[in-house]
Parts: sequence; structure tokens; C-alpha cells
Amino acid sequence: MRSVDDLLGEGISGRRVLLRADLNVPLDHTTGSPVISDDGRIRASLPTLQALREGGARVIVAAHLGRPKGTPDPQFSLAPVAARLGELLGTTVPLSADVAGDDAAALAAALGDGDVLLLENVRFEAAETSKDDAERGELADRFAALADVYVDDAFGAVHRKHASVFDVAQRVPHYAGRLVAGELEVLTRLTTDPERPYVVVLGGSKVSDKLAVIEALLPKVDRLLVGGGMCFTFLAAQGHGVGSSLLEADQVDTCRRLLAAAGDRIVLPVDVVAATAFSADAETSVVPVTEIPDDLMGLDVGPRTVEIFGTELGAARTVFWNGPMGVFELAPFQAGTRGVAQAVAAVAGLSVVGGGDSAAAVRQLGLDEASYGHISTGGGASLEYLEGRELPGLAVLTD
Ligand SMILES: Nc1ncnc2c1ncn2[C@@H]1O[C@H](COP(=O)(O)OP(=O)(O)O)[C@@H](O)[C@H]1O
Ligand SMILES: O=C(OP(=O)(O)O)[C@H](O)COP(=O)(O)O
Repeated sequence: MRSVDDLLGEGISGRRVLLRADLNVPLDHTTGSPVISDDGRIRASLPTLQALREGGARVIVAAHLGRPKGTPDPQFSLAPVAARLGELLGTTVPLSADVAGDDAAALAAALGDGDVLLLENVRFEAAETSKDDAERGELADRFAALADVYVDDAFGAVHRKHASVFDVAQRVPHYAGRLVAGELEVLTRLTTDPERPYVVVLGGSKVSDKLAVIEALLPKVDRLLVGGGMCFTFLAAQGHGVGSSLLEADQVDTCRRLLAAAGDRIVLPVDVVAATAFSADAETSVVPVTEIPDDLMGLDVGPRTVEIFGTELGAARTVFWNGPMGVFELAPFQAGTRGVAQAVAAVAGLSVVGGGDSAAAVRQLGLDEASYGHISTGGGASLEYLEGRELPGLAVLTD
């Protein structure tokens, strides 16, 4: 895999570099115009970006934000990200009105050496995430036409076979950015003979994505602690009612099979914080998982679960944690994530936190980032790497 430092060695002054970054930051929409609640991913992309600018490159940044439906949607515009990136770089970062159309081409052509342009959310084009190679290829041709070389620094998206991650790299000389290189260095330590007990904690809301990883991960770990939105499909598989909690009904059978195969290696919550609505003002109660009322939803793991997870983590020598234990963005549902974050911070061994929201939670809940071995920008990407799966965005860089 050629690195951005190889590219710098070749000399990049005046060359147009398409830089894929993961700028998928959490946005708070409650105050009118969207506000970035954690800019960690933008900061993590700065070392590569700065190195390219200092080398005199003309940098065209491509990134996604959230999961819009393949069409422009102002809620998912990268405008706040362009503004923040400009602040952090001390320059103006224009945002193109389209993804890879006439406006993007005109703005790219107007870049001077060391300038930076941000393309509008690549997921405003349905072709970005299409399963059809030809559709993605047509968009990738347009990305490729904007640049002389391609650098992938979007570690959090390397598990996606998307036009701006995979197909474009087949079309132009390609390099791995410094963030990607740094992330791989740490994650390799988790895959090569991790010290045991090795405990993985899974939560969050991308349930179907991450359920798919569990099967391959299970034989590699000593314990898999499941909380967050992930746990309710498992609880349903055990025969419990889960009220109006997040549930992937078509995955219940899969969870039942996983539980049967895992024995005591999968550890589930015994209590949850339940509420009538997804709201900071909702009335809450702690209920055992055997008694979640039909009209309530579980929005955090309960105190007894935090204790049990804490005991498992206290014995662990290697930990990977992805996915908040609850809706930590709302105060009444923070305690589970805080408790687990504290227990992971106290691990006597290598502890790695991965994922946009998990990393944001660590910072927002006021925990000391230095007490973790590594805070990764990728959740799903890290999990698939740990699982041993080939990641399209990395495989294409080694071609
Ligand atoms: N019980 C739950 N019900 C609904 N959403 C949840 C629940 N627990 C956690 N979440 C949500 O999961 C989101 C993060 O999930 P995910 O994207 O999978 O994590 P990461 O970005 O760390 O990989 C957070 O926004 C959080 O509010
Ligand atoms: O937020 C991300 O992943 P993560 O939540 O697994 O950390 C990445 O930006 C990938 O986004 P996606 O899961 O919508 O493809």
C-alpha cells in the first residue's frame, strides 16, 4: 500500500489530489441550524490534509454525512463541516453545490496551490452507494476527472464498497492517508494474539450492520457484551417482550442461533432504562429485561447491567468497544454509556474505543481520552477489520 508520504516524496506541488475523508460528525438539529456536537473526525483528518497543503497540492475533499436517500437533502449538507474545517485550517473552504458536477469541476479548476475544496455530501448521488458496478463506475469516472491522484484517509468508511471509497481508486493512482495507516497499526495489535481475556462491547444503533459481524467475531473473543440498540433483538430472541425498543424483527432467528452457539460468551443486559418517548423530558423507569412494558422503549442499559459489564471488563486484558450503551445524547440515558466508558478506561491492558458516536460519547461525557489505548474513528470499519474480513477500501489501495 503506497502512503501519502510516498506521494509527498514524488512531489505534489500544483497537482490535484482527491482526498476521501470521513467527516461524518454528529449534528445537533435542535437549535435551528445544525451544530456539530463533536468535531473529532474533522480534527483526525487534519494531519494528512495539512501535509498535502504544505506540499502545494490542490486538495479536493470528498466525504459523506449521515445516510441521505441518494438525493440532495439540506439536513445532510456538509456546509457546517466546510465552515469548521475552514476554522481549523485557518482558511476558507468552499463547498461545491453538487457532488461531482459542473460546480465541483469549476471550483476544482479554480484552486490554487495549497487550497482546499470540499465536495457536497457524496451520498446526495444515489450511485455512491449503489450495488450496481456500472452506476458506481459512472460517478467514479466523474470523481477521477477532478483529480490527478487519490488519497484515502476515510478509515471509518473503508468497509464500504462505495464509488468514492472503492471505484475511484481503480481509476487514478492511489495512496493511503496517515489516519488510515495509524488506525491499522493499532488494530493489528488486536488481531495478533491479543492478551486474554479479550472482551468486545457492542452497542449503538446500526443493528443489522453489526449483527452481521458477530458470527465471525465470536470465536475470536472470550466475552461479547451487548448493550445499546443492539441488545433488544437478542432479548427478543430469548423470548422477552421489548416494547417499542429498537428491534430488527427479521434478525431474531439469527440472534437465537448466535446465542445457542455462544454459550456464556454473549452477555446481555439484565435491566434497562425505559421511557415512553425518545425525549429528554420523558418519564423513565428502570425495569428488568423480563418485564419491559409494551408501551415503553429501552433507551439505556440499567445500573445492574453496568455492574455486570464492569466486572467482565475488570477482568479483561484486551478490550474493543463500539457503540454507545444508550441514547447518551439525552441526559436521562447517559449513565450506561458513562459506566461502560469508565470501566473500559480502567482496563489493565489494551483498550480501544471505535466509532464516531462512541468516540464522541467519551469526549462529551468528560472522560479522559488519554486513559484509552486508542480512540478509533471507525466503528463498523474496525469491527470488520477485527473480524478478519477483506475491506474494499483497503483492498483497492493495495492493487
Ligand atoms: N437503546 C437505544 N435505542 C436507540 N438508539 C440507541 C440506543 N442505544 C444507543 N443508541 C444510539 O446509537 C447511536 C450510535 O450508534 P452507532 O452509529 O452504531 O455507533 P458508533 O458511531 O459509535 O459506531 C447513538 O446516536 C445512540 O443514541
Ligand atoms: O459513522 C460511520 O461509521 P460508525 O458509526 O460505524 O463509526 C462511518 O462514517 C460510516 O458511515 P456508514 O455506516 O453510514 O457507512
